[in-house]
Amino acid sequence: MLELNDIRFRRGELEIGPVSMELSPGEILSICGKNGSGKTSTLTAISGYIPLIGGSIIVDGDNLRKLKPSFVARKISYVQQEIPDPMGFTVRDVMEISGFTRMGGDEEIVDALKLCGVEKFIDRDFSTLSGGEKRMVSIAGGIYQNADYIMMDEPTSFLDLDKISTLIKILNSLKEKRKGVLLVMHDINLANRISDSILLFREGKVVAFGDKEDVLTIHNLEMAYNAKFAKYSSPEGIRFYPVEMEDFTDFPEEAREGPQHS
Ligand SMILES: Nc1ncnc2c1ncn2[C@@H]1O[C@H](COP(=O)(O)OP(=O)(O)OP(=O)(O)O)[C@@H](O)[C@H]1O
Repeated sequence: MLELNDIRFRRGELEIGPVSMELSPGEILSICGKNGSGKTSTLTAISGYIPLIGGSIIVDGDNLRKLKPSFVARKISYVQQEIPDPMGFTVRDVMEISGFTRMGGDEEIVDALKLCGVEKFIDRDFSTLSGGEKRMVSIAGGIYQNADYIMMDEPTSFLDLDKISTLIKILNSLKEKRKGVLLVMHDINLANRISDSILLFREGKVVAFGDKEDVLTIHNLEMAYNAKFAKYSSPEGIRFYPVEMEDFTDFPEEAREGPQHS
């Protein structure tokens, strides 16, 4: 299990925390909240680049800060939002660098690229790929690293709608392999669809953490985003959206729940 126990840290002007959460093997947890609320910084703090001013990060019983970097790389991989763009490296080179702690074979590199639908680029110069192709190769690199827990910051950025279903397939395959998956997600409806649990931030503070059904409520979303929210039942399940009172009356009475129109 990956546990954050009341961690606190500073990012520029913002003091983030105390943040507590637990991520089990085979679970998908999404961090949601407004821009600048501390989502990416939390992943960066877990990865060790921001010093903690309080609390602890425990991975499978060990204090993460006391583990050797090569061991940490076997425990946690991190697919960052900003995709590094090394010049003169092929996709295969990028994959080998991602998995440097494990020395897997070429077959495993190809398997990870295939899962992400980008195996045909294996010998291409990474810097010549499109944003979405780079994103998929970065995710493949995180998978190839074969850590027990994988963190992905906004994995859907740069992706077309059809690639979102590839991403869902990838996440399901990670669940089947009993990996713990920690995501930063802007789209709360997609987070609701793909996650087991949610950590919801507002200005560096936790609004709610737990099973998605308990966290994704109109009350919590209004607290986190400082906006009116409504929810309605769609064929894909419950969907939430920020709403102006005028918009809200367009929805049929029985499908809506949220601010009452007087
Ligand atoms: N390297 C940095 N130095 C100083 N301040 C930073 C740094 N990185 C982030 N911040 C600040 O820390 C706060 C939290 O940023 P963070 O990137 O964690 O937010 P976020 O919730 O991931 O936002 P977004 O949804 O926009 O990606 C913001 O106010 C941001 O300006």
